[in-house]
Amino acid sequence: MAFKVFVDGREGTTGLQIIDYLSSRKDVELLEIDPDLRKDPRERQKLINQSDVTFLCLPDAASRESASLVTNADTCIIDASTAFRTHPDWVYGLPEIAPEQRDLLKKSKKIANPGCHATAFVLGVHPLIKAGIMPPDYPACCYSITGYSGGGKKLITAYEQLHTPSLDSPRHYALGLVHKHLPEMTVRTGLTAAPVFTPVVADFYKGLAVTTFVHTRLLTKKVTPADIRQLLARYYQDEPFIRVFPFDDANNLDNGFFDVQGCNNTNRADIFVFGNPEQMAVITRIDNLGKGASGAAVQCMNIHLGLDEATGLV
Ligand SMILES: NC(=O)C1=CN([C@@H]2O[C@H](COP(=O)(O)OP(=O)(O)OC[C@H]3O[C@@H](n4cnc5c(N)ncnc54)[C@H](OP(=O)(O)O)[C@@H]3O)[C@@H](O)[C@H]2O)C=CC1
Ligand SMILES: CC(=O)N[C@@H](CCC(=O)OP(=O)(O)O)C(=O)O
Repeated sequence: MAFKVFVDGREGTTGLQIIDYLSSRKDVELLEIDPDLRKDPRERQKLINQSDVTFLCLPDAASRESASLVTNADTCIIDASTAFRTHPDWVYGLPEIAPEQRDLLKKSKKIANPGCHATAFVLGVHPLIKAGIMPPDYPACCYSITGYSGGGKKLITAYEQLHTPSLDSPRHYALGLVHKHLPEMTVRTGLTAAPVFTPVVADFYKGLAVTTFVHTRLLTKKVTPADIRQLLARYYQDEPFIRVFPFDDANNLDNGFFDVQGCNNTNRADIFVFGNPEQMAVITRIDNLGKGASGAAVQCMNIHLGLDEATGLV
């Protein structure tokens, strides 16, 4: 028998991509909402409570509203918004973060899907803190380069239809240094203070890479960038969606240039370490709509339902 799945927000960027992942699966039955009623709380409530799994692909306020409509104790909510990512009652949807995470995702009916920048930052940094090599009070500094689909329908329209000349070049944003992913970037790595972080959006549809800079003299042990690469490779050695590349891997650069779009159309996260004995850059690359949003949400659904977690994903 197929699992009943409802996508609340199916006309949005994340929702459409989840539908794309699921529509050809035989083990999933997609519950359809009347397009004229897709924002009607009563209709959404009916479908949410008929489902085994509901994905919320909505702005934060609408996600909170949908989460409050659940009356069926067997319905699992997987929320793509920022609303619950550091909430103690919700399980963070990053299975690779800890050995016990998959078990928690299996048991919980409330799963908070990570943010795209946060996914890349956390994957690169949390193993270093966990290993005691990066102290929790490390003054972390990072930036992200992202495609414009990360900003949803509004930003896609701005780039693809309005496109003023300033959109030709990459654009820094969140310059108040209070980006909405900072709480999860702090809590989910174990840092005691938020990293300094600015994202940069540029004129390409999707693909994202977060670079974190590390001074080796501020670490707790004398380690080289190659040691850090080794630690990350060991940490993720059994992970189906994470690849850690050799230290200073020029083979995966194009004449020295990094390809931010190298994970597009996959649910993969690729981790690289570059640098010299004094300083290093840890770079994690994802598809912001794959491991950064919809792919990760489907991976969590698979785990929750006890299926092979790679079902329908590459
Ligand atoms: N894009 C990305 O890379 C990522 C997005 N996310 C998060 O996922 C969520 C969805 O983002 P995204 O898909 O990009 O956003 P979009 O703006 O592309 O889509 C949001 C959808 O929600 C619909 N909507 C808004 N309010 C309601 C409501 N009250 N009831 C029902 N539907 C409603 C919108 O309707 P309408 O079509 O009429 O505008 C739209 O279709 C957000 O919380 C975002 O932060 C998370 C990770 C990455
Ligand atoms: C380019 C762009 O605007 N990207 C979004 C992040 C997309 C994402 O991860 O989504 P959440 O909104 O769910 O956190 C931003 O930086 O706010």
